[in-house]
Amino acid sequence: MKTRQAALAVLRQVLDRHRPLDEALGGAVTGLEARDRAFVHTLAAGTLRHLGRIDALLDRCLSRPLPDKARPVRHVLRLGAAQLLVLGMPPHAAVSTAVDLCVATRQGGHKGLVNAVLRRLDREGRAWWDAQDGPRLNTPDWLWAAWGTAFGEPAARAIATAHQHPAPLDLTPRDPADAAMWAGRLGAALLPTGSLRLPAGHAPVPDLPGHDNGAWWVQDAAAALPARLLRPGPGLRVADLCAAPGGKTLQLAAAGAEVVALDRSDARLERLRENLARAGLDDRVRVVTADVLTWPGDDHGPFDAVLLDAPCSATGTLRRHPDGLWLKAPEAMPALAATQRALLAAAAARLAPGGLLVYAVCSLLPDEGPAVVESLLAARPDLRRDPVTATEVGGLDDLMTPVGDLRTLPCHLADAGGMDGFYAARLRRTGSAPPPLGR
Ligand SMILES: C[S@@+](CC[C@H](N)C(=O)[O-])C[C@H]1O[C@@H](n2cnc3c(N)ncnc32)[C@H](O)[C@@H]1O
Repeated sequence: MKTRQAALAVLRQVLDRHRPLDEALGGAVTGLEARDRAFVHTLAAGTLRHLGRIDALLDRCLSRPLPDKARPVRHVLRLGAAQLLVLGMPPHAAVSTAVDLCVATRQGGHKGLVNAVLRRLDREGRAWWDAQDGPRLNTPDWLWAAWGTAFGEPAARAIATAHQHPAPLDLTPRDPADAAMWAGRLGAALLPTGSLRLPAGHAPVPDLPGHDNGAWWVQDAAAALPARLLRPGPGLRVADLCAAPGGKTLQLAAAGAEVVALDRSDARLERLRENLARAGLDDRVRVVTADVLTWPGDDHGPFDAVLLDAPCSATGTLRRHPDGLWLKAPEAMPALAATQRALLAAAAARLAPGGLLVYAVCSLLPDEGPAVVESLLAARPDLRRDPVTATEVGGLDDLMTPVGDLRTLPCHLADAGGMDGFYAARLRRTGSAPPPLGR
């Protein structure tokens, strides 16, 4: 019962108060044992991942909508339906805990309704479920339309289909030459892009061999690609702007680069420092707490290479964060894109003549990707696109756009479990630019 109460608290936080799932979970599972915490996560995330389908079934069962003050009852029904149809739990457990939850949340007047709806879903719901267009129902209209326009209807459907399953866990080896050895030790698959993919049911990350000395770190296969596009190597002076929690900083430092890792969030930089220390890479990285837009610079610039992994809608990571399906709003996108354009202009101003700039976002929306890059190219004639080649990303032609940008989709590498949606463009500065800021 405690776990269902916690899952209900999470749903209320996410759907009624618009708090991110991870934050809501943090508060709700305090005091629960690890196994129960994992169950609450699975149940809450599964409910949010399939919310469109679940709501369509509930609407079919309810003769009239529940009043607004009975909102918790709808959440109770959603959790009950998810236990039956997403997690495949036995009906007696799903129904009786839902009825108890109703009483516990002072909605006892609705327990007959909850009992009747869930019993009906137990009898008839599976056939209805199987007949549904799950990917479409679980995708808000604005995202479906945006992906259709950007990538075409079949790709929009493939993206939404990939979102029906949680993402696998990927690791980036500190030394790419050791990838095959770590794949063997961890029982992981070695992806063509060089990432290690753990099998389902793997041990908790801190218990895996290699964790304590930073021989690898958790990073999605797609997220591991942008830093490589800078061709980091010994002595390359790189500014990693928007660096925390540091997956890309670790890659750059592991390749031998001298990195300035800058972020405005001290709390997130603390995680970056811990990650660097565990991997023994802290001596190659100078950590700076600052805002990219107001950073006065220091004697480390201008840089041979600049990475801007900009804050974005994170619509490329919906497999990991299904709450984003319902929390992201199209109205927020123009302001986000304006921030990205300002950040990219500031990042470009740190680049030395001849240097490489990589702009990356884990977004599936072109307004945050190619549109931002085109606006910089229009303003800075001394910057040119330096097309990425498929050989740089494991020989996967599908990941390249016609102009040579990187564009990964959750449906890429589908047979191996997919990858996050990322966009990255590489630009090179010619020698004819005005001097960068701070010189
Ligand atoms: C997508 S995350 C970066 C992930 C990171 N590169 C990695 O690989 O682990 C974006 C980061 O941008 C930072 N950020 C957002 N706006 C910023 C600004 N104006 N100046 C500096 N950092 C900023 C956020 O604190 C956040 O850590």
